[in-house]
Amino acid sequence: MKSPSRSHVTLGRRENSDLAGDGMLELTPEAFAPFGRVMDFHAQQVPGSSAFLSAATSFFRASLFEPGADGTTDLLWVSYDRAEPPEDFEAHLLTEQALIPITGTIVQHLFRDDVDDGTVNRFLVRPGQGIVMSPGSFHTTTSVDGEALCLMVSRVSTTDDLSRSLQTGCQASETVFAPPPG
Ligand SMILES: NC(=O)N[C@@H](O)C(=O)O
Repeated sequence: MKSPSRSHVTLGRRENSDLAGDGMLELTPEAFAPFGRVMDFHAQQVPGSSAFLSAATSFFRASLFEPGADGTTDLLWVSYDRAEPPEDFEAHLLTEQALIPITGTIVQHLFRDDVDDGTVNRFLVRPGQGIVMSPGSFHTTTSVDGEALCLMVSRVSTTDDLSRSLQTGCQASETVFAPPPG
């Protein structure tokens, strides 16, 4: 299969909204499956042994989370205020990483070397939704309309390693960086 150009993105089911543009994929468990799992407040609101639903208050599982062997789960506030993705995407080697927009919609750009020749997929993720990316999923994030504040779930050692790398320029050991193929 011809390796896709950098701007090549798969065309999937279009969002029924004015936010979706060319190449945006609707965030569904099926479409996102090569990269991880989807959390969706409305779609996941179903009765079950780990749920309680009432008019006044409800709780139900959004996802489990795996920080990797001997990993400690890390909760981070993250903000994105950029309309264009950077040259390099990043992939975390040891841990899943969850991203939940709180204010503002984000676009999550992803590729995997072992999926569709590294074709970049772009998903709109709105407040009330979230994603859990599997280790090795190259990703970067842009915001749709100014700053978007998000909650991120990661691994303490990966956060510390990435922070050190970004601050000092030293090579990260738990994160790799690469541009989309082609
Ligand atoms: N903290 C951290 O890992 N951030 C990046 O992965 C990112 O995608 O923003």
